[in-house]
Amino acid sequence: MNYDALLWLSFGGPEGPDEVMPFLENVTRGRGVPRERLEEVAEHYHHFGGVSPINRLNREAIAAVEKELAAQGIDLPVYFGNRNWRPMVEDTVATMAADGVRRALVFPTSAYGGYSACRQYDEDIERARAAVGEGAPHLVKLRQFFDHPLFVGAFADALRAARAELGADEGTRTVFVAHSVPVGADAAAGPPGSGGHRYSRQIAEAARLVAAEVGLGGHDVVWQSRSGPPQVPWLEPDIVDHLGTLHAEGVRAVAVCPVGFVSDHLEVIWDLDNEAAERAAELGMGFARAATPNADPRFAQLVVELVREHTQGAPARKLSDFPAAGGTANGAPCAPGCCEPVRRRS
Ligand SMILES: CC1=C(CCC(=O)O)c2cc3nc(cc4[nH]c(cc5[nH]c(cc1n2)c(C)c5CCC(=O)O)c(CCC(=O)O)c4C)C(CCC(=O)O)=C3C
Ligand SMILES: [Fe+2]
Repeated sequence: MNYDALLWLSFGGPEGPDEVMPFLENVTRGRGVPRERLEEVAEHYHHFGGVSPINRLNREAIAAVEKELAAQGIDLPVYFGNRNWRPMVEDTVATMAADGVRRALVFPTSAYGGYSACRQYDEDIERARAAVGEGAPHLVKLRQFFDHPLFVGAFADALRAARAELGADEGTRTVFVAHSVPVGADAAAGPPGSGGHRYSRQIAEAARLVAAEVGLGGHDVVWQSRSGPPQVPWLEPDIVDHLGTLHAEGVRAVAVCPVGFVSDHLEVIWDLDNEAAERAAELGMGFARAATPNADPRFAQLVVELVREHTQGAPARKLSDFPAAGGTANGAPCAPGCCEPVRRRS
């Protein structure tokens, strides 16, 4: 099948102090996140002048993908749209339609399944097409890539570098970390009848694949950036609490690998490089954080390879037994009820 364009679909982030609160209100609309949590998170953004690096990182990655497409002789313009902040995906898809784009592939900047990591990007696609209405392009999302050898390879090299920084020995523990989600959302992740927990199981699998490539004897998987009201359970343990546990076990240094993310956006540079690093320092533990793949040349190669699965029938390279999921048209779920959002009380 032929495509006219590639849509780079991401989360979005503020690019100035006045944009922080409106952005946070977009993210949390109807999601039952308490006001105090929003104010606390706003402070994290203000710590960096109200600018999240995420839009810049996406633009850099898009430039690398454009170069890689050209190098491989693939003529596909790349458009950029976000769920929560400008450029908003609704506006981008309208521009695409005006430019005459009829069929486009969509790269979501998340490697995993689950409501927040996959299905919510389907909702974005559906909403953007509905906003454009008649003449909206046909949009086909690329599949989940947490088990792709180029994704695993980029994290493996980054983790090796972080461990080398620590002069890693038997006193060093490697800790993989991903964004926490509500326990109920994780239980509902995956197609109905598949046993659920697709998000946390894929995170554990990606961690296992990276650890195996680095040749680690053991590792932990923990969570970060818990949100929501306190009475709702989220995946645990939190990275900051886990550092205390490791310290009590006699661990002297920690190499942290943020395997749940593709770029060093705000939740990485605040929750890990600030909060977790500070806790490690308090405990007198060494701390090093592996880079995310955004700037690695393999990331652009990965995106182009996923594109070629659709345009040239390239084989779907993957290192796990999980089904290749998430690649659906016009925001359809993988299966009826797949990764259904958990009903929230208003
Ligand atoms: C699984 C997952 C990913 C990974 C998959 C992916 O990458 O898509 C992710 C990524 C991101 N999350 C981000 C930022 C935020 N997430 C929030 C809130 C939430 N995240 C959730 C989950 C995830 N989030 C959930 C279940 C909530 C609760 C509200 C809800 O049910 O939706 C909030 C609200 C404030 C708060 O933290 O409470 C903010 C500001 C940014 C941008 C950072 C920047 O600006 O650089 C990125 C890339
Ligand atoms: Fe988030």
